[in-house]
Amino acid sequence: MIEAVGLTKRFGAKTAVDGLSFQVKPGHVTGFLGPNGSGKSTTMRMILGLDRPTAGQVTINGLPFRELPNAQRHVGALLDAKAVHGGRRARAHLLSIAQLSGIPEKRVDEVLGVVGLQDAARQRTKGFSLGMGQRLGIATALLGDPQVLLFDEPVNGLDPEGILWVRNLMRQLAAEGRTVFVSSHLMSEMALTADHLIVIGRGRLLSDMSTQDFITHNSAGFARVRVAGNGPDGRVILGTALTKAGGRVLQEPDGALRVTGLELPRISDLAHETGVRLWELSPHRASLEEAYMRMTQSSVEYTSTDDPRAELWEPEPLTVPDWEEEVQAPVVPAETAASFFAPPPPGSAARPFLMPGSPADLAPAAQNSPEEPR
Ligand SMILES: Nc1ncnc2c1ncn2[C@@H]1O[C@H](COP(=O)(O)OP(=O)(O)OP(=O)(O)O)[C@@H](O)[C@H]1O
Repeated sequence: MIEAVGLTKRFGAKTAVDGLSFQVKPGHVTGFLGPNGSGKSTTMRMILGLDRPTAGQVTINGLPFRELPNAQRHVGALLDAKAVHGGRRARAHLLSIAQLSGIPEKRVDEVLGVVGLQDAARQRTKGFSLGMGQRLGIATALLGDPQVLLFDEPVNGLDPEGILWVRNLMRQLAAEGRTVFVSSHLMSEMALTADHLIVIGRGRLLSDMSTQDFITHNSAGFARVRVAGNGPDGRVILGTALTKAGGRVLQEPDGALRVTGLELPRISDLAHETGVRLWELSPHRASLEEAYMRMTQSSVEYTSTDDPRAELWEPEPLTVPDWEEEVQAPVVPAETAASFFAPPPPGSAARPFLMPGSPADLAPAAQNSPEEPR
């Protein structure tokens, strides 16, 4: 297990890591996420004794890295795959590390096989592709058959087959009861690989929970509703009914309705009651990427300035349908139910989805709205 308590690192006036406390438990793949410059590498370097904390501490199985007897046997890490002497052959590189740590030579050939570099064992590493370098870095981490493994961006430069291989390897290592801590910017990959996520922003802990909980807590679920036919009539009738029932309705570029604040069965009932036929009624959960962007948007240190050409490739925004002007905007009560709140999707110029906690709160607004849509 890795345990950080109040872990802090300052470089002059810059606080790279700010009072981080977390545990990375065995038997799981724990993803370590954060925007560029949020302190992931610095945290990993402190775990591995390469940087000394300014305050707080981090231990591996109860001891700081520097106090672990024969650390290579306890902890394996891939921090920088390029940190290899280019003139050395892959096998010689691994052998030198094995000899320093009292690891038998046959283990070198084992790990070369595990990472699929048997045929490149006698090649000099300066001729290695990015992906081969990553594989060699992973082989180095596995050399001591350690219980704790740290990987900083392990799939960087790997092709799809390589990415799948890394995913399976991480999961297998965790299934063997090892502690696997892996940083990545590839959200879709983390969603498939990690059971647990630690998310940081500007050196501080933003979230420490299971991947599933993270998505659920930070996602804005909505229903996509497509009314039969191309005409606006069904859309307007149903949209008005949904709004009166407490739903928040936005229109997608293809004419489908995006509904928040109402459960799917309720939407289906309202469609039935208003005699509107549906071609689609589907639930949507945010992806890990959306959930992550939502959580870290205020912690991003490096953002680009507006590019005047951006509108050329911006997706068409969601729009507020016409009938929304008629059915008055919902009154927001002081306390809203958490599941009814969802910020607008990134890039949307539309008003936020902000629903009352109970459809009953909508009654005064609904009474003022016309019965028939325009
Ligand atoms: N040796 C150093 N001296 C001064 N500042 C540093 C040093 N190392 C890191 N920093 C700063 O600390 C902050 C955190 O850097 P770090 O590399 O840990 O972030 P990161 O989350 O790994 O970023 P990325 O995702 O881009 O790799 C950054 O602002 C960085 O500039």
